[in-house]
Amino acid sequence: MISRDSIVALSSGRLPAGLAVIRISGSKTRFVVETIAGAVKDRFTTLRRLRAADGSTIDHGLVLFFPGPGSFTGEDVAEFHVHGSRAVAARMLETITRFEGVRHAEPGEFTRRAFLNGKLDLVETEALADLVNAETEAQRRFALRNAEGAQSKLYSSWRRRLIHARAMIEAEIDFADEEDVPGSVSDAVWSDVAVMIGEIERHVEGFKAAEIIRDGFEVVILGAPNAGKSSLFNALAKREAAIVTDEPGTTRDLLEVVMDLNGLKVQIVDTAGLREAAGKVESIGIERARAKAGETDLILLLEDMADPVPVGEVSRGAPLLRVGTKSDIAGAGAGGYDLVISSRDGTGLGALLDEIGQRAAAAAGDASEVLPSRLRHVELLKEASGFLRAALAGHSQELRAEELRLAADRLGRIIGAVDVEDLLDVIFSQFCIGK
Ligand SMILES: Nc1nc2c(ncn2[C@@H]2O[C@H](COP(=O)(O)OP(=O)(O)OP(=O)(O)O)[C@@H](O)[C@H]2O)c(=O)[nH]1
Ligand SMILES: [K+]
Ligand SMILES: [Mg+2]
Repeated sequence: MISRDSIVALSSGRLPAGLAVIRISGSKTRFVVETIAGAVKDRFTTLRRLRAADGSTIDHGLVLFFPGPGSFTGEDVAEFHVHGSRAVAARMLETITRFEGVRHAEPGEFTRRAFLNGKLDLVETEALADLVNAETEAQRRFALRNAEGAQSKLYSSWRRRLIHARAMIEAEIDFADEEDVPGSVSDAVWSDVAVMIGEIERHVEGFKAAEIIRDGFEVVILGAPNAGKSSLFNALAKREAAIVTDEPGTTRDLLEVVMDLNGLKVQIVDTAGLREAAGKVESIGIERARAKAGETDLILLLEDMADPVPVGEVSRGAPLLRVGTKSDIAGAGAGGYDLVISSRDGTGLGALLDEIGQRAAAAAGDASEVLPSRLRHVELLKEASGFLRAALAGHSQELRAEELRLAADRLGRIIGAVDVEDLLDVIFSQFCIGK
């Protein structure tokens, strides 16, 4: 249920700042605006003196009024843009919450009202949260596309196809003697269901790319002690993030820095040097390094070209780049490396970053593709395709129709719009049964 209260909150960030935006939503909004700022024209910005309850001036600021339902929440919404001090924001909030029926908003409550009023579906709500949290260009583009409805459109179109398919099958079962019902439509229906299974399962595979965009592309630096791992790590981080000494076994824990590479989030992980005879702490570090390497997106296997030490097998499937280090003292001519670098004089670091950037971009996939953005979506999509597979394999038309219903229900759950009326609408609109 939507609470009848009007809600108010500081919608902009940490204060002090240039401006603070105070947003209010609900039936009291117009009264609050008119009392504090005087009457304003809908959807126009107006500069006004803003009055406290005692008539004194709180601040001068911009006022915007959006009448519902054509607003973000679907209710009357207003914004006050005031000077961004803690004192001004506090006095505004205090003044507004003094109105009867107006209270501070709960976290996410504006968006919740937008969802409950049908302004956004569940996937769009999630995408909006992603957009607010986006740090990289790829995250921004991905979230924006879904906030604009790309994912929702896809799921809705699959769901419509299934509702249609089920209506066809049900019609065959229930009204087979009616002349307006096309006979033997089921072949077309089942071949479309087979196509849709392929589409859904391909889409689910795209979750890996979505995870790269959302959570980042991970690169683990591995190699023997003193191979120059931490020196490279620091060079990429552009700061002394890891301790570097000439002592083998300096790094023990996993260390991580996050970078933005051509608009993609990339995590670089430094690890303990791999060797057999090591102390207790170092052995644990080496175990962690190996475990990390087992589940990463790219391994950089470093080797000191001046003093190569074999480390044995390190990759269990993750792509691997062989990187020769310390080219400043090893000189040219060393072979068998994908890339040669010197963290000391910077040789090869640009090429290495290019290579990582290209691999990250390839893993994040084609920017125009619609991808599932949550594990929740993937789980429901897998359930849906499971029901569709069962429907294809089934014998009884009744049970097969039920599997179609379950699959459509799962798609409806993703967008948060399960509605039984749909089915009847489709049946009666397509076949003139009531004639
Ligand atoms: N000449 C030269 N020396 C380097 C270079 N990179 C690292 N070193 C030196 O090699 C030694 C080991 O460097 P680290 O970066 O600590 O090596 P590591 O692989 O992290 O070592 P562990 O953490 O002990 O496994 C230090 O003395 C560095 O100064 C390089 O590009 N050129
Ligand atoms: K070292
Ligand atoms: Mg190190």
